[in-house]
Amino acid sequence: MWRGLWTLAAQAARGPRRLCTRRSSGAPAPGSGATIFALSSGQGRCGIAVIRTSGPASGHALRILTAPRDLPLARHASLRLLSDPRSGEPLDRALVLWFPGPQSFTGEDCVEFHVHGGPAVVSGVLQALGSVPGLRPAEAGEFTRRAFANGKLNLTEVEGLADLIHAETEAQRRQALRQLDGELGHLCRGWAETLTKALAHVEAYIDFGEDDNLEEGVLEQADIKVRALEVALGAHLRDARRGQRLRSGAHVVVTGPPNAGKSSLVNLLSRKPVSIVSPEPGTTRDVLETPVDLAGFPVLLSDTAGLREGVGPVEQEGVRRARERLEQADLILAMLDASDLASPSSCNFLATVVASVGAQSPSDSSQRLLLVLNKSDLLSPEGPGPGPDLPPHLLLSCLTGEGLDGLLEALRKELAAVCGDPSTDPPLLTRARHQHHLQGCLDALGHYKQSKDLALAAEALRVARGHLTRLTGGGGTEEILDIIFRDFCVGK
Ligand SMILES: Nc1nc2c(ncn2[C@@H]2O[C@H](COP(=O)(O)OP(=O)(O)OP(=O)(O)O)[C@@H](O)[C@H]2O)c(=O)[nH]1
Ligand SMILES: [K+]
Ligand SMILES: [Mg+2]
Repeated sequence: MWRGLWTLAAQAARGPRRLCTRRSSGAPAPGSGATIFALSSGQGRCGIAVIRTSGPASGHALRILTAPRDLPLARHASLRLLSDPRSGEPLDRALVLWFPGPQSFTGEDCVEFHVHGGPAVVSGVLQALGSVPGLRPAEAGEFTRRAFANGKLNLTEVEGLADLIHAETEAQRRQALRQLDGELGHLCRGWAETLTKALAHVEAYIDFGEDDNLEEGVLEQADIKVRALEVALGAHLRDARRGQRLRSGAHVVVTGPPNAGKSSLVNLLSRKPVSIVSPEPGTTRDVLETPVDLAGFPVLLSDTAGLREGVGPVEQEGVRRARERLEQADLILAMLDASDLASPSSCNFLATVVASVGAQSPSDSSQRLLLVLNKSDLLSPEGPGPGPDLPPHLLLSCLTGEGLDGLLEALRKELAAVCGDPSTDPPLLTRARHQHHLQGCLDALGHYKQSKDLALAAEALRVARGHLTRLTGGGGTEEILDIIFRDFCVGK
């Protein structure tokens, strides 16, 4: 019987494996369509600019632009004179690289021209390429789209590549590289294979029933696989927001009573004068938001009005906005003046904001809080510390910079918890799309467990597997592809 079962498993397994040779995206099939070209390095004056082509006429274009006219050795840099095929006018002396398909980024024949980066050279070479029959300028993301169409990258890898191009912080770069390396796709394929096996068990039971000499407990084995998968999916979904924060920035909000030094800290962390600092309490009114790289993590840092009651309408509106922003924070930087802890505003702040966030257990709260006591320079060195009854805190002086290293280290730990740490954590879900498909898969597994009818149970497993397949780009609709490739620039 096992042979029958494994034949079924093998048949079903062919579904997800087809992912690797996907051609269903509507993008041009390999070898067909136009040959595209574009400047792939940045715009503007630079030492070297890279212009590349992809498509069947690449080799022809290389031959008619260069002298000598023979194709260089594949994947070896060769120095060639480039000239305009129409006028014969020399354009540049450049390094050229020939990547015959399928061993190229797009899977098609590709050429790279590494030319001198002056605007006249670049536009001369682009115009010369445009004059070659069969060549046209590439659209945004078209090289990557061809790579996807030719099975060189799956969809999560394409997203990783887009993120890598846009990565601004170290943690974002690490995360994007891991996704480009296929970690998330690999995980999904593993899960899809588990479902394929579970499906094979259920289908075997449907086909052969109890009477046949079917291996005992096939359905139980399917149930065990589904339960294990539910646990794994649940764990990833619980962490889902972390990957999205890593991609688009965690919200860090600085709050505290007036004059604690909130704006001083924001300016210190962002290394630029974002907010006005003054000895006058109530200086900051609006929420001031600035993107910063904090300890390698992308952060949207917000300065807010000092929290106090009984003030004029304008400042009151500032306090309302501050509280509103506080609710959206992933991480709260709660700041007090270390030399003013006994004041009513400090006590009130500790009793309300600090105590209420601190009281939540870390598991049911997505908000975290760091308590910072500023102006440590005003404490007398011999005197007692800031007070025994305070929750855990850090001492800082924005004036002298003392305690800043400790604060940055504490921030790194907190942000790793808020965003996920791409150096150690399992693959993160960086997009709402990932979350949507994993949730869809989990819901379908719920239907599987509830179905009394085996045919419906098998269908639920197919739906669940379909979600995992679509996550890596199998059966992807044009609409989703358009959204993803929109993130790319021309030349990528
Ligand atoms: N001695 C000392 N003074 C500081 C320190 N940090 C800030 N200050 C001073 O404290 C005053 C208030 O600083 P701000 O940064 O404007 O404080 P804030 O919390 O943003 O104030 P509001 O926006 O009015 O709520 C300014 O005069 C700062 O120069 C510090 O570490 N030590
Ligand atoms: K102030
Ligand atoms: Mg301020």
